[in-house]
Parts: sequence; C-alpha cells; structure tokens
Amino acid sequence: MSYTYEECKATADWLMAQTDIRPRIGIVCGSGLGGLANLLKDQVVFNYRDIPNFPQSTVHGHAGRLVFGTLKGRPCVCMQGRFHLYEGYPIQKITLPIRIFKLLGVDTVILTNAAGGLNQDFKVGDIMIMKDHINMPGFAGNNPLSGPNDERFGTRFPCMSDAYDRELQQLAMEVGQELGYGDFLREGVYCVLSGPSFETIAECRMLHRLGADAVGMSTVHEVIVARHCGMRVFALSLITNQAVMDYDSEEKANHEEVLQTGKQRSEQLERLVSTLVTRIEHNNIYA
Ligand SMILES: O=P(O)(O)O[C@H]1O[C@H](CO)[C@@H](O)[C@H]1O
Ligand code: HPA
Repeated sequence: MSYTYEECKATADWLMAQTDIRPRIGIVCGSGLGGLANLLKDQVVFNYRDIPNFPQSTVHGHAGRLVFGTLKGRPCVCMQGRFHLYEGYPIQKITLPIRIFKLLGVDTVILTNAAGGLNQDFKVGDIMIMKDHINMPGFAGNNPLSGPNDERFGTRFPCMSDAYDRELQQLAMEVGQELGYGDFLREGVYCVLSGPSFETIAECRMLHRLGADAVGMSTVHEVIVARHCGMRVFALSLITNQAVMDYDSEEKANHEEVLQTGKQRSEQLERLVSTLVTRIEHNNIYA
C-alpha cells in the first residue's frame, strides 16, 4: 500500500497550516530515546492520531508525537516515536513520515535507534555511528520503495553506497571526542531484521560473520526513503544490550533492558545530537 505524492503533500500542507516552523532538520527518536524531542524550544506538538494518514505508535518507549521546535536556534521536527514492520503496518506506511519531512523542507535527517551489540568489542552503553547497513527484509523483497515510483520523490534505482553522509559521520566523531565521549563512541554496520522476536544465538553468530556490528528492527527503511528523496542522513545506534552469541550465556534479550540502557545514556546521546545540530549550522555544510 503506497501513499501518493498528493496524499503525502496533503499531510505536509496540513501540518504547515498549523505551524510557522519550517524545519531543515528532521530527527527520529529510537526506543527509549524520545527525550531528545524535549530539548526543542517553542514547541508545537501533534499527536500522531490527529495527523491525517499517520499511523499510531504501539510500542512502549515510543510516545507517538510529532514535535516541531528549535534546537539551539535551528528549526527542527522530531518524531517522538517511530513505526516498525512488526507493528503490522505496510513498509510504505512506516516510512511515510520521512516523505512528509521532505515535503516540509527538511534536508538532513538524524535517526537514532536502540540496538543489540554483535561486535565483541562493543559494550552496553556504547554509541555507534552508523556507517552502513544490511537490509535483511530487503533481501526477502520487503523494500519501502517497492511499488510504483514517483519521480517527484526520486529515481527508480537509488544508490545506497553513499547512504550515510561521511561529512556528518566525521563531524559527529569530532563532536563526540570534544565532549569526552571517546571511550564509548564507535562506528559500525547496522543490520535490520523485521522482529519482533529477538534473534537466536545462531542468527547472531551468522549476522556477525556477515559483517554486522549491531542488530535492530528499524532505521534502514527510513534511511532508504530519505536517500531516495535526496536528504542527507546521519544515524546513531545506542548499544542497549549485548546480543547473545554463546550457548553458555544466561543473558536474555528483553525490551526492559533496552529502555533502561536508553535512560542511562540519554543525556549524552542528547548532548551529542544537539551539539551536532549546532555544528551543522556553524560548518554551513548544507547543500
Ligand atoms: O529501533 P528502535 O525503534 O530504537 O527499537 C528497538 O528496540 C525494540 C526492541 O527492544 C525494537 O523495536 C528495536 O528496533
Ligand atoms: O538485541 C536486539 N535485537 C534486535 N533489536 C534490538 N533492539 C534493541 N536491542 C535489540
């Protein structure tokens, strides 16, 4: 089920009729990371249920609010809660807000997620700058760009080898070092699965061998849609738990731990993102 350009535009126009804020930066908050939205000043807030065509948030840790405001003077829009494949929505519906971002005038998207660590050097609480992804549902034919292509959004066959903006990765690394986060700042490859069941031990071992450093159930679909319509992308994973790779381990992945780690690291993650936003302005690296 695809949304037409006109349907997306109707939603964007509906939002723009109710706020004067014209965001250039769009932020998506991962599980337990919605506190980022609270940093915005002069907020105009919409509940997802009130926005035409919008899905509803159904996952604990995803508030279901679209927050407009300014972050250190920069106009932003922030999804306090995202949608996931396992909630039962068609993939085009969970990525609809990204196209709305584009039609609102956003040119840079910052995404966060909670993820399980596969890289054995990673620790719980590490923040991983995403440098690439592996799209498992895509291998099975579940890609958000399946269906008719509207050239007003982008080309039929978008490139993904440049999906994660290198300049923004570099900038985030610099900002992280300056903030004293060097000890827990990493970079790596994120693998998306459809969830909602967490991975088996054999699956974690396989994903690690395939080159994934972290595993989760989101973000990649949003990245694909954002790149398709020409927005720059920066994404961060908070390593909320270690993926279980060993049959002797007593560890069990669970959403409570995911939310708990989010709480513990939220302050640093928020500072990293908000400082990055200021630096985007100072470096004037907008297209
Ligand atoms: O990716 P976000 O939205 O941060 O959420 C992550 O946390 C949930 C599992 O605890 C899954 O939804 C997974 O994708
Ligand atoms: O271990 C995980 N696996 C999948 N998704 C997740 N989101 C947070 N942690 C995990």
